[in-house]
Amino acid sequence: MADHDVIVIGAGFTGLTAATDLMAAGLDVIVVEARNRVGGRVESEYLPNGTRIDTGGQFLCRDMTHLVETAQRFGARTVFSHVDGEQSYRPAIPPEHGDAIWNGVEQLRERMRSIDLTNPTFSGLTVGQWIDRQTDMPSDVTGSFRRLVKGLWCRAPEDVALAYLVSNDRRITNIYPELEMFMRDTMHALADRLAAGLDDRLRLSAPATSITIMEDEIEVDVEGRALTAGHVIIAVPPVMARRIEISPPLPAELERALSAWEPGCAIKLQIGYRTPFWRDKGLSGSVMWSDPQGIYACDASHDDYFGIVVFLGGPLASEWHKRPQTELANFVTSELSAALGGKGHEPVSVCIRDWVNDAWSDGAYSDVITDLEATDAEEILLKGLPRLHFACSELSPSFPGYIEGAIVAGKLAAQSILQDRE
Ligand SMILES: Cc1cc2nc3c(=O)[nH]c(=O)nc-3n(C[C@H](O)[C@H](O)[C@H](O)COP(=O)(O)OP(=O)(O)OC[C@H]3O[C@@H](n4cnc5c(N)ncnc54)[C@H](O)[C@@H]3O)c2cc1C
Repeated sequence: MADHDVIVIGAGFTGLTAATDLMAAGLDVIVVEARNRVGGRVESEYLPNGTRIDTGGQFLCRDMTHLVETAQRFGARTVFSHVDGEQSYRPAIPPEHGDAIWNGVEQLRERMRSIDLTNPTFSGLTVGQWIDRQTDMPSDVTGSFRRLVKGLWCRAPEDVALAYLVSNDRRITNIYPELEMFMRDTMHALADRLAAGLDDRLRLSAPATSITIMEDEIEVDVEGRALTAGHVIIAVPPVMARRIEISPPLPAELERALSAWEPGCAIKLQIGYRTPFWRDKGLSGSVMWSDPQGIYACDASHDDYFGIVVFLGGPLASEWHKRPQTELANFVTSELSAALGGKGHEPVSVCIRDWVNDAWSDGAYSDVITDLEATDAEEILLKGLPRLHFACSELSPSFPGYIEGAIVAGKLAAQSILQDRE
């Protein structure tokens, strides 16, 4: 007889949601989390003045209905991002020119989303190779599309499988801007509230190192201690799932599906200022860079905190990962100074969170498929094995790579177990 009905490995939004739903259905659930906190790729830090800021996943929009519902359930207050004012560009270009490029990028993105993946012309291509073929598009549009891939999927287009990106992007269906809102008390506080409902069913600092599949139950080794359950949900990203030793070895197609992924590379900075000085000049605080590629900034102020959040993604993040953070802080604040005005280099706080090679996610914002042949990797992982389930934001049918996707993935994993037990 197994110790528990379900063991959930990982207390990110996927694992927390799955465990919450399974416990609500009356199952005996245990969640084991490697870090000493919940939230996974959603985490926070306190600034010296006591302001809590998100150093991982932060933003949401009204289209992300499961996340909005979760926030409402816990009474979490959302704040609309400040967007009034002019967009800034680095190097500087007239706003009309920037708008024209952006419209071209949207057209190209739509063209990519509508690719017929059964057409052999597109098989085995990287996103970079596909972009090279769009010779009818102006070079500043194709260049900016590359920049978008680096910034959003956090890898060079030359690494990313086209079939993956087409399928992934079709599931990102927001009408409202994806940075529309954030949580006043941080997204991480919402993860904490979700975790509070698990009570003593949550074990922190408890990494799962191996899994043994037996006839009627599955054993999970958590730092030398064996736990058993009827079902196990591996609620960690694919790159981390492949670090857990599984015996007997997974069927070859599952091994292959797990090794199709590589982590994204991202660094997030939160730069706090005494005043939102950019607004005095009619600027929104949003900055788009065409050089270097893979950096973006926006206003994330609320109440009496005035701050710009800066995202570095893809090769630029890998490059800065190797350099001292003081240099990165100087680079970013002098860029903000050039884009938004003189006071950009006079921050009152600088918080840098480097997710490259992170111990328990290996990267961010999401793993991406780089194996050009692995067109069915997600389907195979979602099928899993009897009683062994793979679930994470990456595998979500909606908003993969986002917190919304994690919640949906967690709900689906819980549903699949409940159906199985009927
Ligand atoms: C800097 C950054 C900015 C982002 N911005 C946004 C945003 O604004 N909006 C948005 O929607 N999304 C954003 N994202 C993405 C979003 O945070 C993720 O998609 C989502 O949180 C993933 O949730 P998950 O539960 O699937 O995975 P994770 O959050 O990675 O959770 C997996 C958990 O498993 C644990 N774990 C790993 N291995 C083991 C093991 N062997 N044993 C036990 N536990 C283990 C990990 O510690 C982790 O807690 C951002 C991410 C980052 C890092």
